[in-house]
Amino acid sequence: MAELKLKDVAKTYGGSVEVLKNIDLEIGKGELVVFVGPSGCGKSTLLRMIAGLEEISGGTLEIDGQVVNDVPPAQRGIAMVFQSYALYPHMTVRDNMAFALKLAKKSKEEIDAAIANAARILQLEPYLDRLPKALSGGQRQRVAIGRSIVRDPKVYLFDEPLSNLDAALRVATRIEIAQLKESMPDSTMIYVTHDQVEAMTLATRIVVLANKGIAQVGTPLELYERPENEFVAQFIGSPAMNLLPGKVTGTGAQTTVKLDGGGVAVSNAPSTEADMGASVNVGVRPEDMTEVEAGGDYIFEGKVDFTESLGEVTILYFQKAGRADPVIAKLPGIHGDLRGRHVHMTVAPEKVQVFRDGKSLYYR
Ligand SMILES: Nc1ncnc2c1ncn2[C@@H]1O[C@H](COP(=O)(O)OP(=O)(O)OP(=O)(O)O)[C@@H](O)[C@H]1O
Repeated sequence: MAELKLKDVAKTYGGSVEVLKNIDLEIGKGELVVFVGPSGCGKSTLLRMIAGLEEISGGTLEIDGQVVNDVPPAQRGIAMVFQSYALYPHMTVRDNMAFALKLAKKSKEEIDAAIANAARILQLEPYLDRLPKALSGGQRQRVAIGRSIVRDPKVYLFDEPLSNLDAALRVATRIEIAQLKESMPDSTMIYVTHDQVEAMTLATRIVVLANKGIAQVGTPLELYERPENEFVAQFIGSPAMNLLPGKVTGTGAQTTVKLDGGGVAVSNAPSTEADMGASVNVGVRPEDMTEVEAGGDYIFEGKVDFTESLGEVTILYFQKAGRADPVIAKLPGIHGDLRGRHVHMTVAPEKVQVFRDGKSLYYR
């Protein structure tokens, strides 16, 4: 059974500013679902509605089979972990974690057992008697998570929990969150982030929010390999997927597209007679391109304008006839400065996407 069910959920601020509408989503027990989307798309708003910190303007929210639209936050069985740790500075780690349980008048035995369990899961046992100021940023974040764990909530909500940490600590804490999830397989977690790597590595499913609604829900690999629409195709992956305009010249189990300005792409996306001659965009990821010799099979060619060498990969920006924006390719390894070189690129048909009216041919 779904732990969390959102039906036709909407949010309007001040009676007129519509932020979200028609949100239908089911989240199963034990899932870690990540909300991503451009700034201002409503990720935090959706999370705060689930937490009960923001009123739901339309539709219903069910937790564990019960409609909770009007249930106060404290009674929803939900714990929220924010960006800022908000620990009590004058209390030890143990007392910070015990605070909510003492307020709830739990017995000393229950409190001790809950803290021992959380400290074990989060590896905080050596720090229980320290004050927050004597902890690193990552350890403080773990205490903040510990305060949620002791309450044994049905659902954990994380609002960009790593965004205050520096790059190295972010990576370490991300791995800790992944391990935390593994040590609590039945806990359901919802996680908001701007960071693609966090989304791809932590999520059992990703929800991409855009244009007031859900652009796609799927596993990280589904979103990467089979984006439903151009928005998701360009939002997931970095550098973004190239979109190359062209016309359909062959249909059936494979689709052939003659690209504007020259080149022919073949995709395993299926099409029908009705697609013949249609204007489409061919989508190819920078990392799926392979440079080939001139004269062999290639799908497009161009002249390199600029390169960026990142060590493990080299990014090529090249001009292709028929487009203003550069086409971007990502080649493994170090290639030096290729500026001025004429390149011929190929992409395997299973990696080539075709979008008609913004929708992938794979989803019809
Ligand atoms: N109290 C409010 N009154 C009016 N509009 C609001 C209010 N709170 C948020 N909004 C608007 O709702 C939209 C969604 O905001 P929200 O914070 O949920 O976005 P987000 O996706 O989390 O953004 P970010 O990634 O930048 O944190 C924004 O356009 C914001 O300006």
